[in-house]
Amino acid sequence: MIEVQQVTKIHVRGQTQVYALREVTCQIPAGAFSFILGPSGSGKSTLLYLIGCLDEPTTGEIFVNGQSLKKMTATEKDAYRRNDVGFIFQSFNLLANLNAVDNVLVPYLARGASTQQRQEAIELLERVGLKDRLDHRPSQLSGGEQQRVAIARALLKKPKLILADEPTGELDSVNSQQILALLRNCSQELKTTVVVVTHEQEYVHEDDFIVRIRDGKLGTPAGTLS
Ligand SMILES: Nc1ncnc2c1ncn2[C@@H]1O[C@H](COP(=O)(O)OP(=O)(O)OP(=O)(O)O)[C@@H](O)[C@H]1O
Repeated sequence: MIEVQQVTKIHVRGQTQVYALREVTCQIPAGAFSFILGPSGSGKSTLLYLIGCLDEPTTGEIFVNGQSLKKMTATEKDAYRRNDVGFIFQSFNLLANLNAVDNVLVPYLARGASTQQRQEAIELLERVGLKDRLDHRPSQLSGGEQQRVAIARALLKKPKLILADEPTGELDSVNSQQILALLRNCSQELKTTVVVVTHEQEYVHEDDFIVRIRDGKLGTPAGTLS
């Protein structure tokens, strides 16, 4: 369960203060496949980054599975980001000179990935439909395939939470639907909470959990369409 309590975030740029979020309070149930939905500039990514502990609220507090992110020590925050959260970004963030398997293993390569981790990486790539692309580098993969590699990379650490910032932003609608179906699947089969930031309402299914943000404020109460 993610609980956002009275969160305000002010970005300071020089003399200017930008209110990205204003007293946002909402809950996202554990295991939900959820969207943070809203127009450009409404504060969606800001909220996602706060949940991922990549940034801190100006005021307010966020709890993930009962644990206050605000009260974590720097070491606990590092561990949370490293072990508990899988991040997926619009631009895939793959390394150009590594093949798909090594890109999935990136977080472990510096210390040397174990045979088991390599095997798991291959199984994950098979799971996301890239059985025949294991040896391909990013330039040899389509955008949708690159995002699948990024999803496999996020899944390798078996995160409790997957945070995806506009994961379909660079994909056509067919690939976008496929990537979201894959993430929905992960949430159902692996019982992972998945939070996807998007401004594309068309991708929302009836049972998805939605948090609507507009001008930094919560829109209609968070919940499903059904
Ligand atoms: N680091 C920053 N410094 C200053 N202002 C920022 C910063 N990050 C975001 N903002 C501002 O905060 C507001 C919310 O930005 P945010 O990126 O959260 O919106 P968004 O809904 O994700 O937008 P988009 O869909 O276009 O990515 C915007 O007005 C943006 O310009």
